[in-house]
Amino acid sequence: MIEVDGAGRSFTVGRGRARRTVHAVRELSFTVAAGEFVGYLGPNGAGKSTTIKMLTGILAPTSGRLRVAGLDPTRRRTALARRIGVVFGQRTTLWWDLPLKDSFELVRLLYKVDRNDFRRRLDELTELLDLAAFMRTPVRQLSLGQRMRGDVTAALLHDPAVLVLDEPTIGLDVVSKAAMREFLGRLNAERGTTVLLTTHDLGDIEKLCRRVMLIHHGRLGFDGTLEDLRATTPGEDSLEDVVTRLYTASPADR
Ligand SMILES: Nc1ncnc2c1ncn2[C@@H]1O[C@H](COP(=O)(O)OP(=O)(O)OP(=O)(O)O)[C@@H](O)[C@H]1O
Repeated sequence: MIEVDGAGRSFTVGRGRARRTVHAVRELSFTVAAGEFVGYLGPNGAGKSTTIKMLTGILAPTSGRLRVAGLDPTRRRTALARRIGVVFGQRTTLWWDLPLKDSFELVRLLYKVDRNDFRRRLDELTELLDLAAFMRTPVRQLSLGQRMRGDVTAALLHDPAVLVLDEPTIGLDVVSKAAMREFLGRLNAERGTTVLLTTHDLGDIEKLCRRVMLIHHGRLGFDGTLEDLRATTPGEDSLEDVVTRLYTASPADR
């Protein structure tokens, strides 16, 4: 479902003598099969967002190639938009001044979703994510947890095969976080939606991901099961300590 083959992305920053190249992602290769739920971890500045931007067609790679649902994301961005859903937890894709339900209607028009399919899907998501009480509220008046549920709904209205999540539980209280995790787990298990999840919350990873990839300094430092990840630091029970060791290890140790 996702194929990344030697992908890299660099940026030129600064001017004159201060001009230099930042390699945000280097020679990245991995595949994600249909129906997998994969966690994508890495410290701040590791290259996670750059990877997501390449996978969703926002940024073109400067080397290598990517395919998502069989499509080249930068060349087939419109076609890909029908197969993929994306949630950026830190910002909303909803219309700030419109009631939530109007935002969903705009999503329906943009994605050309059949009216009956849309109605069925929205009813289902309204129930699963408990949206009814604030469906007529303008997005700017929603709490963070309500807004996040709205964003997840908007990303799923066209029933995408792949869901890319960038920090979908950031800022949520323990109850909302548990509800969001439960929903995402069911979406993957029952609908078979392929999920790539970027998060700094290791609880999300422990609850949801069988497989974890870890990126550091733009390179893939680990790709394996959660058990394999724990086994990189024998005798250490806490995933936080395991990940801290990997984030702080020098390249020679890894
Ligand atoms: N548009 C850009 N221009 C210049 N440098 C950039 C640009 N976007 C990202 N970078 C650099 O690329 C590197 C990777 O950034 P990226 O945003 O992908 O990291 P991240 O893993 O998502 O970090 P975080 O967890 O903090 O969100 C960083 O050094 C960042 O400064």
